Amino acid sequence: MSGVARKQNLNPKVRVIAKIRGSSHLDGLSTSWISVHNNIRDGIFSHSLTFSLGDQPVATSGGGGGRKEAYVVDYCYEQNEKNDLVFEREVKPFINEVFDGRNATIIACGARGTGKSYLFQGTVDEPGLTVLAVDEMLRLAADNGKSIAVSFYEVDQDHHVKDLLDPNRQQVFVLKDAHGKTQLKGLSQVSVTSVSQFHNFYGGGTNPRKSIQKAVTELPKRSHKGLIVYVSSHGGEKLDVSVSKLNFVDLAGYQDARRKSIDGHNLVESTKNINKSIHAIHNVVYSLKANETHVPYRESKITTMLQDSLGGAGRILMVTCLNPSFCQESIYMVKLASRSCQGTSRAITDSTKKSNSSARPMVPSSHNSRMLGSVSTSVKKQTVSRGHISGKKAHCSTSTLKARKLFDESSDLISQKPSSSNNVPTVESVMHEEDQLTSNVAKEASSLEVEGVSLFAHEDSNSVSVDVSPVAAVSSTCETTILDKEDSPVAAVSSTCETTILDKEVSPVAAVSITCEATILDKETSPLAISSTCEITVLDKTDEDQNKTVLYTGELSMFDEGKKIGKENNSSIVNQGGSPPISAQLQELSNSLKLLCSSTPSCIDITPKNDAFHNQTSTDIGEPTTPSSSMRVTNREITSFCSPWEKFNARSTGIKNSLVQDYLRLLNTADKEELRKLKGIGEKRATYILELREDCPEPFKNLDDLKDIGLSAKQVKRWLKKEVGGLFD
Ligand SMILES: Nc1ncnc2c1ncn2[C@@H]1O[C@H](COP(=O)(O)OP(=O)(O)OP(=O)(O)O)[C@@H](O)[C@H]1O
Repeated sequence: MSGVARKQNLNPKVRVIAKIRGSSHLDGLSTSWISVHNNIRDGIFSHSLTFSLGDQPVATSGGGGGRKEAYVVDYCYEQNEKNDLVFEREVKPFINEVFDGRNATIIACGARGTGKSYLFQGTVDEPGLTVLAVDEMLRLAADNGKSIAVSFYEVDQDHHVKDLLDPNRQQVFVLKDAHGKTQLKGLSQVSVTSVSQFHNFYGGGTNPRKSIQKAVTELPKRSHKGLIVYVSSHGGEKLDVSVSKLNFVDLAGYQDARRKSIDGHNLVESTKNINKSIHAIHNVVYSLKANETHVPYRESKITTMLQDSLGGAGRILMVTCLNPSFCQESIYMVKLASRSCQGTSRAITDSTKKSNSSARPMVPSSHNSRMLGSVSTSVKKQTVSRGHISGKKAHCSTSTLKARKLFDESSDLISQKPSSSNNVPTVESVMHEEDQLTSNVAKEASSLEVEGVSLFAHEDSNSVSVDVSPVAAVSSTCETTILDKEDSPVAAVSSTCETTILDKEVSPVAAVSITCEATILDKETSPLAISSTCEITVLDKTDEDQNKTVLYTGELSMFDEGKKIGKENNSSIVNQGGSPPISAQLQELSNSLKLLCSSTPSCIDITPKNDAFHNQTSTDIGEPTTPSSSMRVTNREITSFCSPWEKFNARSTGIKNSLVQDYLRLLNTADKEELRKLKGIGEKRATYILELREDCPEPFKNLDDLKDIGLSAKQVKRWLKKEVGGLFD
């Protein structure tokens, strides 16, 4: 296997492995989509995983484009390898360490239904790792005069910890004692003297299996489950001195946050919280494996709880469970595992090339998320087919990004949305810039995210003037969502920025359009909602910069849904970080919009109406006193500037996009009969599409996803073109 990049100073106490879920003879699922290869490099053995469908490699990342990427883990157990083998090889050595006084932690992670619980709990015929471990520990305890006790807890999507052994004692508190040691206040410990007794706790009354099934049927409630097995040198009932612990953590299944459950529930919020903690635990494992000085334990409740066991001399085994049939989320989990395993953010490829998207940290530094309740960012799509991006854009690359907090929703989305196969290096500068902008938005979140909008607008208004001609087509979207439940008066902030640059050779009109959107909702039942939108469109009919036309629109809305806005101006609106009141932030927004107009190149024509907009929204916005139930300041200019040709061109682009969306929707929802009516889709492919949809209800999010079924975006575009042509026949 070429191109295996492994750091030599990796921490050997952290082990990252994969396990492909076994299957009953009933489901008969085969793992032919995952290939496992042996690597030996510098005397270190590892496995690398590649994914393919038939003879088609599955595009696994933004820069992949059909290139086969291999993901390295320390070991991968295949479908037919049973729990007892994993126990003997991986867990037993840990038990000896625990009896020597060290802590150890075994974490099972993976997409939903990948066998995490089966691995830990097993069945009567095939006991799981926990049962085998307790059995072995009881034996050793008897030999060594030690005693065993257990705790069993769950951490739910709202970060509440519950004691599963004592349902009456509801909440467990995670505290630090004077020595900085983690205390789980309210968590019961129960002495265990036999495996059957353990079964009573773990598989009996408060049957975790039942709770897991309950969680599945009662979506969207999901949780992580943890078992702590204590080895104590004190016998009897009083087990107050725990010598050492063996932790088993069965993480909730990773799931694409954009999915809807079968019953139509929107899973975004609950799933995001769960996913966030899954990312947090990978961040911790990554940091420990890479011997980093700072380990971000405090990024989630579960990592805070486990800090004592994960840090110091503690041993860690992370098992990534994989689906035996195609599952996009499993690929994503392998990527995370591989990064944690290698202690580097780089993915490797068969061709020794590094993937653009994987070779860079994807998410801004972790302090943002500490500042806020939750931050998620995503770079949705970027395509550059020719040319370069201006120096203004390039200067942003690499600058503020650090290799911390590698795993977050953004990397998730990148993995789910492979970009064009013909990426050129400049894509990265766009992505970096998007990240940086997003990062800036996040950093400034406590001082209200409207700033992010103005920031974005400034950056792009600068680069617009130089970018028009050499660029064939750039389209980028960045999304920021900031949710803060505790520390800030702002409940939800979401901002969207979009940039589209089209080359004049593709169409006679070069067009740049930038859209920024920010929405801020107040914490308590949204008594105040502010939304702002600004749009910039540059149309270039000729090569001459002078002939560019800029259309600029800004929109700012405040809605008061019943409560007195005056209340929003008092100190309660200032968060702990000391962010300015909304009025000041609105003023900042309006100033920014004004600045945006005034910084627009002189060749750009701004209509008097925009000035009117300034007059209404600029610095004279005072404290937002007694607005009407809807105060709205709007300025829209686009249509008056468009020539008939420009209008026609814009309209046809819109039609093309919506046709593509309809086509993807059809693939995501149609039944077999309907699918077969589509060109290129026969019985086999239709069946396969339905199978994909079982694993992931919306497998096709953009045309690049068609690679998964062996179709190319080009092919489909050609068919759609024919369809449209046919409408005029
Ligand atoms: N090795 C195996 N052999 C046979 N069946 C298995 C095996 N592993 C898992 N299964 C079956 O696959 C299904 C899903 O397994 P399990 O509930 O353990 O997944 P999970 O990853 O814990 O799911 P979730 O994320 O939803 O909690 C179950 O029906 C289980 O019995």
